[in-house]
Amino acid sequence: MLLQISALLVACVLGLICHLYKVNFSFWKKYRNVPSVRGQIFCSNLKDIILFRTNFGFALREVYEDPKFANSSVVGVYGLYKPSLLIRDPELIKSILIKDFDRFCNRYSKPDVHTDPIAAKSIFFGDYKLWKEMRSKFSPMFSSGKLKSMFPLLMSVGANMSDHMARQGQVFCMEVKDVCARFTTDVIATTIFGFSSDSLKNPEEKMHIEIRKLGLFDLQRALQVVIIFFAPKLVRLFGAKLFEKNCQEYLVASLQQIIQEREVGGRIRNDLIDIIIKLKQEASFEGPKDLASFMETMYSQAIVFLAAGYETSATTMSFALFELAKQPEVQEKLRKEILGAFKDTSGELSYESFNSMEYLEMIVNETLRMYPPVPILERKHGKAEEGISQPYSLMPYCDYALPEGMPIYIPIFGLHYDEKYWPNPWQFRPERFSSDNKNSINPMTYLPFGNGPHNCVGNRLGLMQTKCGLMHILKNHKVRMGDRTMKQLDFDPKAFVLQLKGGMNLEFVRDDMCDNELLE
Ligand code: HEM
Repeated sequence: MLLQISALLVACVLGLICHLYKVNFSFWKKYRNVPSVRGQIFCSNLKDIILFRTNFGFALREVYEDPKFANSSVVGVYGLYKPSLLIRDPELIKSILIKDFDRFCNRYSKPDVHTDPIAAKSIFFGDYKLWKEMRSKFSPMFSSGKLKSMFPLLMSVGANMSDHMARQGQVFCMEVKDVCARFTTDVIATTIFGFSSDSLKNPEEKMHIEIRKLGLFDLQRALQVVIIFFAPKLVRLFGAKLFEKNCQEYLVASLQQIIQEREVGGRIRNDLIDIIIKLKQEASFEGPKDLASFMETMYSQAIVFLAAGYETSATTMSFALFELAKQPEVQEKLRKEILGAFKDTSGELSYESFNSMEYLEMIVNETLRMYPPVPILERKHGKAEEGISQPYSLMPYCDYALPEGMPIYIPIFGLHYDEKYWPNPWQFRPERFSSDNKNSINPMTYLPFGNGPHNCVGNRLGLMQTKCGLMHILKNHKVRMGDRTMKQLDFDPKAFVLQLKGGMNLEFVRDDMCDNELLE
């Protein structure tokens, strides 16, 4: 009996695979006008994907760079099982992200609102109506005025970073991704949660450990993320969740406690907690269930801000340090600029002089070109129930009309290395972003923060914390390649964002440039 059931199950699975290949993976063959890849799962070698030897971001870059498609505006590809479209042409990218946003206002990825409400109700994944409401309520948190008021908080976390560096001795090797992540976790914790911490001094701090789990991708989490992003219809079946259960519970409980303390104490801190309390006061609730659902939506935003906010900037900081270690002359020029900014303000760096460090900004921009932490953007063509009744014609780019619900992918990684837009793309050249050059950059070929109404809402905080962290590391230290520095970067295909396998070890030499000069 058992044998018969097993045989039936195997036959069903095989039948399903055959059906998938017949129906789904032959989809693009029907449309001769659309250049397309061969029908294979993930448009790459299935074995490599299942064994996590590559991931979708890297696979799409290969498709983008395939000489066969060099003159194509679009390429028909396949997600896990779904026919999808890769967009190569910058003008068409502009139409999708900005001009025709009303047709592409949702992402294809989707957690399940019943089993994973904290992820599903977030500004990142929420459907248009919820997204619009959350975006308008929380965007003011990143206004120029708010960023200016956050600056002293960042500088105080930066001072912890300088102290941490000073404690390490004269010459030392450091795993920079970990240190940078501790720095950005503290920044996000203080600016968003209103929770001051020094995880550089106290790495065992519970809050820090739990927040860091948001950026960890073990095999189980990697699989769940793949399902949420590429097979959202299967999310419920597999019970895929974006965040690890204990971590999510801990963060929700902490938020409840912080909000309660703030409500009782009445302290104003100009952070996300203040916004949540204000929204709660302004809203009216039909009962405890309504209030609980509202608060769930608020916790959802806070946790997504945490997840989106610390890992991306820490990654950018560590790749910037890697490039600076390789190019001592670029590093020297940057360190002189940092010294100049501190000297001009007698050591008490102001927000204005911080923002006037042009070379630092150029270095961060170039780092984000070479190492975009999020390697692809994704959207979904609208559905009939969302009011989209007509297919979306791709003319004059391609004689094809997008059907409802089709996933769209924009290969940031591919665009950032395209020689057409970036001569010698493998070279780290901050000058590409100098005031003379940056105006000639087509914004649709440089998308580290996405673009359009769904772009990264925290982009300016991301840049500010990346620059602040680098400044505090380099103020009194030089960075260089050490014996333990990997010569060839080895990216972790399990991570949905750009991450290195085994971190990044770099060597630091203390030289007290800033402190000595300021004492003179
Ligand atoms: C270097 C740092 C960062 C990078 C490279 C980055 C990159 C991105 C990218 C590529 C997207 C998708 C945009 C799109 O689909 O068009 C995104 C979305 C988002 N990011 Fe960031 N991010 C960074 C920092 C931050 C920070 C500091 C926060 C908040 C504290 C944040 C919060 C978000 C949120 C909430 C979204 C979803 C926005 C929406 O869908 O409306 N990010 N980010």
